[in-house]
Amino acid sequence: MAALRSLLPCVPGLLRPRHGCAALRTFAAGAKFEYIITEKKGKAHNVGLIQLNRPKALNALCKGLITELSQALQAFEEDRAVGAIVLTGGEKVFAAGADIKEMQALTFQECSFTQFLRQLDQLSQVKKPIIAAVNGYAVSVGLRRPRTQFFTASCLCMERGTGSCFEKA
Ligand SMILES: C=CC(=O)SCCNC(=O)CCNC(=O)[C@H](O)C(C)(C)COP(=O)(O)OP(=O)(O)OC[C@H]1O[C@@H](n2cnc3c(N)ncnc32)[C@H](O)[C@@H]1OP(=O)(O)O
Repeated sequence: MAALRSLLPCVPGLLRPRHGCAALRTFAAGAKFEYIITEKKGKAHNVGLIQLNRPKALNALCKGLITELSQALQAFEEDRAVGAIVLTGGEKVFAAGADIKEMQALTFQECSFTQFLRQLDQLSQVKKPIIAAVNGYAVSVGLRRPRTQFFTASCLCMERGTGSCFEKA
């Protein structure tokens, strides 16, 4: 945890949602992102940081966010300078689960067997260690992701909910 805190020296500031997400974020490898922010952290720039950045929708996992997350993971996986990846959300919420507004137009088959949520499985294919730094709500699919990580750290004290679906750090 101490090592994680040194990577995230001012966690509240770091995790504060950055508004104006219409402005596309530039990724080191050149890709442009709308729903996530990526940076290389650490003295040797060897830690890939991915922050979910869709604060108005509580980081709900829409198709665009999932695609960008997948691209960023792939880029850090291929970047030989990167030894580990930290995945985080905002101060109030890590992720409110799948985007239920997007899902309502889809059939069960479309949700399950198309790229909609499948791309998320890429997280478990990444060979580099992924550390999930979780604050606030982590709901359903947004909760299952940290559970697949190499290591999950909550930067605030963790209060576990009673339901299987909701967990709030
Ligand atoms: C594949 C399986 C799954 O993942 S199913 C699980 C899907 N997730 C959910 O069902 C959670 C739904 N969200 C909530 O229950 C609540 O938002 C909350 C408890 C996580 C937080 O409540 P709070 O009162 O603090 O916020 P709001 O409800 O006002 O939400 C703010 C804003 O975010 C939008 N939003 C929240 N969750 C989602 C979501 N999962 N998908 C799409 N959008 C979401 C919500 O609609 C509000 O936006 P607005 O434009 O004001 O409607």
